[in-house]
This record gives sequence, C-alpha cells and structure tokens, in this order.
Amino acid sequence: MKIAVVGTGYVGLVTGTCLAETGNQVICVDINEKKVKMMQEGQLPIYEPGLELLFTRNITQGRLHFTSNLAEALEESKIIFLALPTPPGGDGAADLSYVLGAAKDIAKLIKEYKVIVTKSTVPVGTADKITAVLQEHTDMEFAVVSNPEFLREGVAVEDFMKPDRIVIGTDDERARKLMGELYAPYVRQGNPIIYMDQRSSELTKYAANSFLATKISFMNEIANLCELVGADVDMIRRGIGSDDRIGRRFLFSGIGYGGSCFPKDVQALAKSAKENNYDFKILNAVMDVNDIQRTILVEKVKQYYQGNVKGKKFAIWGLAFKPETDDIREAPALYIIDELVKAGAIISAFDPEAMENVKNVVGDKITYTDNQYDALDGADALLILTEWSVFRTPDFDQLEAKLKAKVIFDGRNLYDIQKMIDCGYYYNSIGRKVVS
Ligand SMILES: NC(=O)C1=CN([C@@H]2O[C@H](COP(=O)(O)OP(=O)(O)OC[C@H]3O[C@@H](n4cnc5c(N)ncnc54)[C@H](O)[C@@H]3O)[C@@H](O)[C@H]2O)C=CC1
Ligand SMILES: O=C(O)[C@H]1O[C@H](OP(=O)(O)OP(=O)(O)OC[C@H]2O[C@@H](n3ccc(=O)[nH]c3=O)[C@H](O)[C@@H]2O)[C@H](O)[C@@H](O)[C@@H]1O
Repeated sequence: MKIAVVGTGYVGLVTGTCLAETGNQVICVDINEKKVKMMQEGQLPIYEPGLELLFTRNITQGRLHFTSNLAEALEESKIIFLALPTPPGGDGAADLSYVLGAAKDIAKLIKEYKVIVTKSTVPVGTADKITAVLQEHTDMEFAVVSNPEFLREGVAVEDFMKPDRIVIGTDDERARKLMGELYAPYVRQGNPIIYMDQRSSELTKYAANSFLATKISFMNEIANLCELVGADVDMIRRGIGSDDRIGRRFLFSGIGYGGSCFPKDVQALAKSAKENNYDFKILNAVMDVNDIQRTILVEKVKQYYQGNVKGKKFAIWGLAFKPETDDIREAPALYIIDELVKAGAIISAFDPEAMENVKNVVGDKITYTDNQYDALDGADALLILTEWSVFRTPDFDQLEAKLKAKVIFDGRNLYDIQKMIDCGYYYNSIGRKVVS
C-alpha cells in the first residue's frame, strides 16, 4: 500500500519505518527541511534502539522516502497519517493548530478518496474538527480515522511491530477495510485490532496514559508513606504486583513521571473534562503528586545538608526522562538541576545519550563529563536520576575513590540496601529505609 506520514518526530519516524518494513511504500513529509535532508542522506535524527537498522534497510530497499513537499507525499498515497505535535496550549488543552493546519493543507491538495488518520494524541472531538476543515476546503471524498499510538520511547520498534492492541476509530466501511489490511501483519494472536467509533478511540488514548500516570503517582504516594512508617516500597510493589488484577508493570516509585506525553496528556484530559463541566478529581491529584515528586530528591539533599547546599558539588548520573532515549522533555532531572543550581550547588553530570540535548537547554550552568566516573571527581554526593543499566552495577571501588564523601541519593532505587550498608554509604532512596 502507498502511505504518507506527515511529521517525522518520534511517532512519525517509527510509524513510517515500521510500515515500510512490512512491504508498504512510505513517504514521510516534514516542514523541517534540514531534518528532511538529513534523512534523505540516510541519517536518523533520533536515538531509538533498533530503529536505525530498519530505517537504513527500508531506505536502501526503496520503500522509505522523505520529502518536504506535501503535494509530492500525497500524490499516490491512499492513507495519510498525521503524526504531528499536540503540545499543551497556554491553558493546558492540547494545541490542535498543527493537526488542523495540516488538514487544511491536505484538503487543498487531494484529488481522490483519501483516508486521513490521526496518530497524534488528540482530544475527543478532533476527528469531527478535522472533518469540518476538510469539508470546507475540498469536494473530494475522504474518511477521517482515529488510530492512537501506544508506543513507548526506548522500545518503540518492538511496541509498533508487536502491539498489545491496535485501536481504529472510524465508521467509514472503506477506511475500516483499508486499515484492517494495513495492520494485518502486526496482529498477533490474542492482541487484536479493536474497532470503535472515533470519539471512543480518541478518549482511549488519554485514558491509557492517564491510568498509567495514576498508577505511578499512587505508588509514589505509597513510597512517601513507606518512609514515614518504616515500610519498603519495593516489597509493597512485589506484594501487590503479583496480583494479576493489579499487574507488575508501572509500579516503580521514583522521581515522578516525565516525558513528552504523560505530563501533557494528563493535563489535557483534565482540561477536556473541565470543558465538559466535569471535575476529574483523580487527575488533579495525580498531577499534584507528580509536581511534588519531581523535586523530592532535592528536599532529601537539602535536609541532609541542613538546608545549605551552597558550594556543594553534586555528581548526577542520568538526565533523560527514562533510559534508552535521548529525550529530555519534562525530564525530572531538569527540575532537580534547576533547584540545586538556584540553591548554589555545583553540578557535574553524565548521561549515555541525552547530554547534547541537555547542553542545548541548560548550557554551562553545569559541567558535563565524558563518562559516569569523571562526574564523581571531588563530589560531595552522587544523585541518580535515570535508571540506565550502566548505573545499575557500577565499579564501587571507583565510586569510593572519586567521591569526596560516601553519600548517594538514588531517585530510582537501583541498589540493594544491605549492600550499601556493607559498603558504609549514606544511601537515601525512594520509599525505603535510609542507611548510613
Ligand atoms: N513521542 C512519543 O513517544 C509518542 C507521541 N505520541 C503523540 O504523537 C504526536 C507526535 O509526537 P512526537 O512524534 O513526539 O512529536 P515531535 O514533536 O517529536 O515531532 C513532530 C514533527 O512534526 C513536524 N511538523 C510540524 N508541523 C508540520 C507540518 N505542518 N507538516 C509536516 N511536519 C510538521 C516537526 O518538524 C517534527 O519533526 C503527539 O501528539 C504525541 O502526543 C503518541 C505516542 C507516543
Ligand atoms: O503517549 C505516549 O507518548 C506514550 O507515553 C508513554 O511512553 P513514554 O513516555 O515513552 O515512557 P514510559 O515508559 O511510559 O515512562 C513515562 C514516565 O513514567 C516514569 N515511570 C514509568 C514506569 C514506572 O513504573 N514508574 C515511573 O516513574 C518513567 O520514568 C518516565 O518518566 C506510554 O507508556 C506509551 O504507551 C505512550 O504511547
């Protein structure tokens, strides 16, 4: 099938590449000409494990193409995916200007029946808005389909190629059939395509992200309570996660959820509820808890130094919002760095992939090192902010030799408490006993 993908961010690139992988002809279009040129030269603009191999293979085998010319992309494509940003507007609601702007541009160019698919996360009613824009600017037949994307950064290829489910929201029979054919190679036994109406499909995406964020905030509150009552959140996680009705995943307490989606989507759903005169109380609490959790490690640090961190030197391991990505959007590390720098601390940081992105935002307010151990030189303490696997089993001899004091604040609960006791560290993690 011939497919156009509009927008080549995370979602567009993964969608385009993975659809080419199953034999489709895919043309990706982006307004960022520099990025398009880079991709035309075979360079992948993001770090995503496993994507480069597929990206290069599909370009080489002539199934994956890039352009900045929308007309060229639409010419022969039956299905047009919109993988455009939907950032929070000033009031927290999703900003639909990219999606509706592209719909208008598309309407002016189409010359035959097209299926326009929203991959972007969009509020309930957006398919109707896209339909209205298209109707205003074209006489051609079209169908608008909601097909939310559930991939996670870091495992995006696996999530796309072997999805838990594929949600398709449409009441257009022709579009339903085409989408079913397109996704047939990705359907595994028991992991179905779920067809529904557009509105339910749009809301399914927000409900999924908000439910996961709720799980995280809930566990972060349990962790905070654990610290007060002398319980261990890791034990609670194991104790409740073994119940199938609760499930083992997304129960890790830490320094709050970040990334380009949970913060914006929880906010957008709360806003959307409010616009419909519904006060979604749980979501407000989920956001409040996350705001506090993001800087909980700063509070722990300040408490340890009796409120004065001026001139203290901290090593930071991990800047990305989670491991296996260079994405720093809404990363808790940025909030923590900001607070510590404001309080007069000196920071030396290392991340395996996200340093360039952080340099662009934080600049020379902190220093960056070539490896995790150089960041420790003369530091008063180590702060662990992202659970990259290289931080899980460090060389403890080097740690001890380079740190000025054996003090660790671990926002991701990476180390065994007993081991830290044996090594003589002051070790403060999340929802567990503080050892010294
Ligand atoms: N990042 C993620 O892991 C996931 C994101 N989503 C949703 O997918 C949507 C896209 O997210 P990302 O891929 O992260 O976005 P992004 O911000 O990384 O990339 C968007 C791309 O669209 C391009 N663009 C903007 N206007 C354009 C136009 N008129 N024509 C062509 N290209 C244009 C930009 O240059 C950029 O390359 C959002 O709604 C997001 O909520 C959904 C699931 C996962
Ligand atoms: O809509 C989206 O963009 C995507 O948002 C999330 O994916 P992603 O943001 O890539 O990352 P997650 O693995 O979900 O992690 C999000 C945040 O939650 C935190 N988290 C996750 C799990 C957990 O147990 N505890 C926890 O604090 C992570 O550290 C991270 O900051 C969802 O998991 C995807 O299904 C969805 O498609």
